[in-house]
Amino acid sequence: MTRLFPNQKQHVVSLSITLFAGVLLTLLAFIIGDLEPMSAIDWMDFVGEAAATIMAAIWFVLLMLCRPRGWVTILLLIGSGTYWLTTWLDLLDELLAYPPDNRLLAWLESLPAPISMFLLTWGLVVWFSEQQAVNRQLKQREHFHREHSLIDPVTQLYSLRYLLVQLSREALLHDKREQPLSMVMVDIDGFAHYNRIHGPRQGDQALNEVAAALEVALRDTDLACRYTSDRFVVLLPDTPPHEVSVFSQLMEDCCNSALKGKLKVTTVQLTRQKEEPEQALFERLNQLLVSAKRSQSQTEVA
Ligand SMILES: Nc1nc2c(ncn2[C@@H]2O[C@H](COP(=O)(O)OP(=O)(O)OP(=O)(O)O)[C@@H](O)[C@H]2O)c(=O)[nH]1
Repeated sequence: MTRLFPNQKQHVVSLSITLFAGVLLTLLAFIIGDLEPMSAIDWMDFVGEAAATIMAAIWFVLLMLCRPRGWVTILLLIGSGTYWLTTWLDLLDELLAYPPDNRLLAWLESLPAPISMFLLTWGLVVWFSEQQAVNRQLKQREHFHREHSLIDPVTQLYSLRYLLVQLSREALLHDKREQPLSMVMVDIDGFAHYNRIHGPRQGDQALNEVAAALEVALRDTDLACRYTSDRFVVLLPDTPPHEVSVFSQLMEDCCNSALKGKLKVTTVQLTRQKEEPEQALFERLNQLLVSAKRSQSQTEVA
């Protein structure tokens, strides 16, 4: 069940409680009531009640699937879960005859219904205002990204400008909390030549293939940016040197397989030293790249 609702222990608990309550109420209904003879069942009513029960169950499951944890979700789940239980009792009422002097099940059928409706309505109203706040934030963020050209128009990766903002934030964390901060630089070899032979459109396509491959190789916490023309930088927070070399190799492999042999990339990586200025990081990466390319061409010549 945790696979269906990943990281949503709250949802699994709600579902278990509701099913448990459903089983208890069913047992109670069968203890108190007697099965109606087939001829006494109003089948039209039965089908109507069964459809209502199935729909209420679907609402309950959909709410669990689309809502994150939180008190609004609890409100919605209690509301829809209780509503489902009342529709279930309504359905059982079509099949069972209760003694006229026993009013317990009649109360259980009718009393929780308005309460569940009230909770559902309350939850939906708060969900609506919550969604409006999220929409406002998304709109602002989108506007900010457009206005400040934080997205590279060719690859749709973040631009150098955004990288600089994030880098200074991560550098602060690195200095304060001593979390290792690493970076990988990815450069396409012979891109100018490829561009000249195949034209800028094919060049753009290669850039996009590298960008897509980087996004595949990234973890949630990493950030890939287009640094300059055919050069990309990936920021890897909380990543020590031995891990960054593994990620760097993974990125290189992903990019090379995305480029399908028409081009190749070179990757270099570093881990920031405490209080190392941002400018120095880029200088170090660029120097590492120059050395890597030089030793590559020496190996090729040899
Ligand atoms: N198609 C395309 N080409 C671009 C873009 N931006 C820059 N370029 C070209 O990318 C090329 C980059 O050249 P270099 O930096 O010499 O790259 P290189 O040939 O791979 O050389 P090394 O990096 O030393 O291996 C130049 O020809 C630029 O005109 C772009 O957005 N699209």
